[in-house]
Amino acid sequence: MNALLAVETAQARLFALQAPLPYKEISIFELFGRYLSQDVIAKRSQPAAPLSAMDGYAIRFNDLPGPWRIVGEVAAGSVPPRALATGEAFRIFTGAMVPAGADTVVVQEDVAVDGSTLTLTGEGPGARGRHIRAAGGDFSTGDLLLEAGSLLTPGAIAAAIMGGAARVAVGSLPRVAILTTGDELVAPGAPPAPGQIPDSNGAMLAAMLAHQPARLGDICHIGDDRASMSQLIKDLARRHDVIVTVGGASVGDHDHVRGALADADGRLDFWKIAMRPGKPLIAGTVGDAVLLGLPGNPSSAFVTATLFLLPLLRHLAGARDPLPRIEYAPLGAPLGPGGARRDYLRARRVGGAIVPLDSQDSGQTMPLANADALLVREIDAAAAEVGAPAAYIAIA
Ligand SMILES: Nc1nc2c(c(=O)[nH]1)N[C@H]1C(S)=C(S)[C@@H](COP(=O)(O)OP(=O)(O)OC[C@H]3O[C@@H](n4cnc5c(N)ncnc54)[C@H](O)[C@@H]3O)O[C@H]1N2
Ligand code: MOO
Repeated sequence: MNALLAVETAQARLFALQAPLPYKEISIFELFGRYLSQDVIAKRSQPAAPLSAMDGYAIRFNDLPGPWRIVGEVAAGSVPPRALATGEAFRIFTGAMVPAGADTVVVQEDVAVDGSTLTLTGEGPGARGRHIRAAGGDFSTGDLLLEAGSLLTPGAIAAAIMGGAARVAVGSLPRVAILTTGDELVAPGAPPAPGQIPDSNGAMLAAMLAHQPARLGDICHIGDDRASMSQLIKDLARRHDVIVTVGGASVGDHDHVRGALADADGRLDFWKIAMRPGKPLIAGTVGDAVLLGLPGNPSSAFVTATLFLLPLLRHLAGARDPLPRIEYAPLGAPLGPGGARRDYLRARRVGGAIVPLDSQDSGQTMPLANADALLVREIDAAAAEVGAPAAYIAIA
């Protein structure tokens, strides 16, 4: 029997087919969802000077319990006119620089003002330094803020900008072509003739790419004809970084993807993975493009896209950690023993537990519509009881 590749081995071989794409500097307003090509180092400290965290009065802690003479005012964005001396207070606002000499802020709710006299009426600050954000409390000049290969989330973008970044180098987005194959397919919404079915995989894959670091290129369909498939693959390879085909990956007389890849002067790197669903996955190259041939069954296409296509796109876009995150939850239903391939069971998280769906038929779409996780069942795993920890990948 043809030996099946372990999922991890196949993922490593897939990433080895093409290096991450060249990086470029882009505007900070385009950073979301991109991967950093270089570390982001702080060019400034934040805060650069001690700032007030509240609206109130800057004082010396040793002068408590007051009263104080109000000698000036400082708002966010301005510089205190002078230092503060014993017995003095500065009116101060949230985000404003604390005058030299002051070490504490008393909130305005705790004081009364009569002309220029300030008296304590409430509890007052319990400790020296209260309501002051120390210089460098967020980070200091020279600190490593974000590491190369990390994802630019909204929070990471905020930190990069606060650190003084104006333009940031990120990996380029791979351009992806989706090619559905099969004589039985009709375009979504078109009435199928006897023997035909709607092409659901094309739109499903396009939707899976929507939140990934990728640009969607051509979406096309071709019948089960090796010669025209090979011509189309050649053409797509010139204009895309990744070609993802779906269907025609198996051993039938009408499964032409491997043949078409060879005819397009492509190179097959691997075929067949020890996973269920998804065994007949194909990977290779055509020129500089990577071709990933997903099996046609809807669940097989979904699972292989989750484990191979999306990680490949993240790898090409510069991710340091492109693989899906494995999480754990207790089983909500008992599981029989694992088989000869690793299972990715369509499952749902219910009240903190994870439950495989009743149907695991890879030809069905409803389990995909109902699943929000893929439960990972190792090869030859022992049967497991309710409550046993189970590994899963969140898909929604
Ligand atoms: N003798 C064997 N037969 C099969 C094997 C095997 O090892 N020996 N493997 C099976 C497995 S596992 C899978 S998975 C499928 C994969 O087959 P293909 O990738 O060649 O896919 P097709 O035969 O083209 O299609 C399979 C199934 O999916 C439907 N399909 C295809 N494309 C779409 C689409 N875009 N939208 C919706 N549905 C689609 C297609 O009509 C078929 O029903 O092979 C097994 N066979
Ligand atoms: O391994 Mo194929 O992917 O069911 O169903």
